[in-house]
Amino acid sequence: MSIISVENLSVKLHGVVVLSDVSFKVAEGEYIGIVGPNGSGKSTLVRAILGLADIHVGKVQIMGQPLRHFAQWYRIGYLPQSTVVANKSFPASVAEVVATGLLGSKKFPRKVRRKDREKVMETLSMLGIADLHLEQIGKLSGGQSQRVFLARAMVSDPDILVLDEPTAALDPVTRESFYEIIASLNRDHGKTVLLVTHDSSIIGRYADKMLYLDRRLVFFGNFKEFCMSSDMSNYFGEFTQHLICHQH
Ligand SMILES: Nc1ncnc2c1ncn2[C@@H]1O[C@H](COP(=O)(O)OP(=O)(O)OP(=O)(O)O)[C@@H](O)[C@H]1O
Repeated sequence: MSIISVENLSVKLHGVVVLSDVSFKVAEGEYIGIVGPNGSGKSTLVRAILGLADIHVGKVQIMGQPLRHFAQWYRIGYLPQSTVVANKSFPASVAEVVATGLLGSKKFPRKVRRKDREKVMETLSMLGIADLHLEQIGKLSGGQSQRVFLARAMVSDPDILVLDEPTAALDPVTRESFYEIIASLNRDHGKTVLLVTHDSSIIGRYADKMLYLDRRLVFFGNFKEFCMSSDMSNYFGEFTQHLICHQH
């Protein structure tokens, strides 16, 4: 069974069609790299899957259920595109921010208990930032806060991770280690991963499949198929296709 299924999806924002007729299926445990130029609808696609953008036409199913009936949102961890903390003196510690990722699976009253605090520390340790747990969130560097928001997305032990440009603010070394963490979550912990990125020359080393968007689905398949496809050479030109493929 597909863990995510998207059928003939079209999304309009303020009367403008930003995605049209997109269809694809994701199997449990797959790692999908979503790429495409600025404004091609990548964030809109993941937001539509998460029920955050209005679907104009089409169907989305998660874990076999139509989006409107799906209620187990704690089984999906989401790292939105912009996680910059605008208010540098926002009064929350790293551990408190990560703990909010557990609230979706709780019934009222939503209290953070000892077991939850242990889970938070375990997740922070896994990402190598346990020593930051008491730091104020606004005081962290871009790379540190990106890890904290990844921890927040992971802490409820979700089956699916949806990560929107998680490496945008990272230096090349931190970026590689971020990709290694996500690869391990996929490979060793069986998480299904949807990752939006502009790192088109890196993602081929990590993802199973590439989904190339340009307001419609230009390509969906594995990297080998992409690199061998003469349709894609015609679409991108051989030079660009080579840039995407050469590190794979
Ligand atoms: N709330 C909104 N209202 C109107 N138009 C929007 C809104 N959000 C996005 N758009 C438009 O929808 C299109 C797709 O945007 P989206 O953010 O999904 O693209 P993207 O591929 O994620 O871009 P980027 O790589 O720059 O992050 C863009 O043309 C954008 O201007």
